[in-house]
This record gives sequence, structure tokens and C-alpha cells, in this order.
Amino acid sequence: MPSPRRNVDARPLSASASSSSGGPGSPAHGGGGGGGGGRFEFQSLLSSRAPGLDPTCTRLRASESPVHRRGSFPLAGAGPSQAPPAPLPEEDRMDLNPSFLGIALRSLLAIDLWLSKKLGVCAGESSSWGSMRPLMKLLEISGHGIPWLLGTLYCLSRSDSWAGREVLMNLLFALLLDLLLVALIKGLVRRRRPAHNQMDMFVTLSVDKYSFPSGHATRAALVSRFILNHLVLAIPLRVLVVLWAFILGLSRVMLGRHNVTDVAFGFFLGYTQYSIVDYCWLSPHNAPVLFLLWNQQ
Ligand SMILES: CC(C)=CCC/C(C)=C/COP(=O)(O)O
Repeated sequence: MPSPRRNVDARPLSASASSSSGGPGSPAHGGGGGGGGGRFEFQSLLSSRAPGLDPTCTRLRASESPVHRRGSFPLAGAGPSQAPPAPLPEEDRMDLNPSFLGIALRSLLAIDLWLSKKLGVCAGESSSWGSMRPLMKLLEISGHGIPWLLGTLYCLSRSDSWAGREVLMNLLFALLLDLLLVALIKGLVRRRRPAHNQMDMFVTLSVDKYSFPSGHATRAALVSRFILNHLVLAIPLRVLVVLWAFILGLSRVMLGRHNVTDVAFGFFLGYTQYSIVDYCWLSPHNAPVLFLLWNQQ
């Protein structure tokens, strides 16, 4: 005779249908193999929020899943006549939260992929906005590392004031820091570029087969923040700089090079990188050797 507690079943219909008894070995009891673990956690969360359900039961079931099982809980013989089980150790209770976070992250990822595919309207010549592709690729070059590095080096070589040289030296430092950090994160995260991307980019590094974060987005945010803080520009030009950064980021998704989250994180990283550069600002006072060396050239 099953106990009233064990009759409580808050599983979604699809799960209940596949294992009506809910006995040992069924998915609800964590016997469904590796895939059963994820579904099980979701059920636990649902049932713990359903009014009238016994949260103790929920906890026990969660502990039975292959993911959560640590000690032995005598569920099979549990009935109303027996003493209620001791509260779970703190570590087991906390295990329920990551699964909730996991669901949230997976949903965000699904939205990201769906939106990125929808926005990838210039991913190929035959795409709905395929005729805009050459323009998008021109934008791509405007945010590429090589023109920015060469342009900065050229301006440094032509600069005849200490103040100008100081700003340009820091811009060079910022661009190099950006390349390094993006390569590092891309190498660590190793997220593949979207399937609809055509790998026909102008000069790439080996890590550029990965997409997280977007190097163009980091550079756009970093350089535009740098320019706005160190160049005296008329308002329309300032607006243009911000627009350039934004459109460059958007064009990465439209070209199919990136997912939305690659670009969003890229903007965040580039913005933060400027704060690092500003904090470590190089000047003839704190880096005299650098400036003297450059002066001798
Ligand atoms: C070769 C040099 C100096 C820089 C590479 C610049 C580049 C190709 C970055 C990749 O950008 P996305 O991550 O936005 O595609």
C-alpha cells in the first residue's frame, strides 16, 4: 500500500505518461540515465512551488536523481508511520538552485540562437538583405584590428607633441590589451561561430574561428569610449562615433559572424577595458622609458 506522500506527483503530463507508476527505475526516480537527471531537477522545482504538495517529498526525489544522490535515503520504505526524514544537509538543498539557473541559461541561449538567426539577414548573398553584404563588410574593416593598429602607429610616428604622443601611446596599449584579452577569452570559451556564417573575413588569427566575444564589438566600445574621452569633438561627431560602434556591433550579427550575446558581451568587455586603460594610464612620469625610447626613433 503506497503511502499518501508517495502518491503526490507534480510531474508534467508528458513525464507522467512515460512512467505512470513512478516506481524505482522510472525517470521520476532518477533511473532514466544521464538525460533523466536534468528533467528531474525541473520537476523538483515545479513541485516545490505547487500549493498543497509536500516539499519534503520533493527534496527526497531530488536527492534520488543520479546528479544529487550522495548518501542513502530510505525512500522505498517511507510511510506515514515512520518518523519524518531528517532535514537535508545544506549542500543538497543548494543543489536545486543551479538547475534553476541552468534552465534560465538554456532559455537565454535558445533565445540568443533564435534571434541571431533571425537577424542574420546578410549572412550570404542569397539572404534576404544579401545586397547589403558589401556595405557590412566595409563596416567590418572599419573595426578590424589591423587598420586601427597601423593607423595608431602612423599617427604616433607623425605626432610632434608630447600630449599627442601620450594619448596615442595609450591607444596603442589599449588596442594590444584588447587583442590579448579577446584571444584569451575566445580560446577559453571556444564557442563556435553561427552555422550560417561564411568564414570569408579579412585577416584573422587562429582563435578567430571562435565567436565569443566579438572582437569587433570590444574594439568598437573601447575605441569609441577612448575617442569620446580624449578627443575634443563637436556633438554631431560624438553622436557619429557612438552610432558607428552600435552599427558595427549590429553588423556582426547581420553578417552571421556572431550571436547576439557575443556582441553584447563584447560591448561590455570593451567598455571595461577602457576603464583598465584609464586606470593604468601611461605617461612620461610613470613610464619614462617607453616615451624616451619612442622619442629616439
Ligand atoms: C589580425 C588582427 C590584428 C586582428 C584580428 C581582428 C579580428 C579578425 C577579430 C575578430 O573579430 P570578431 O570576433 O568580431 O569576428
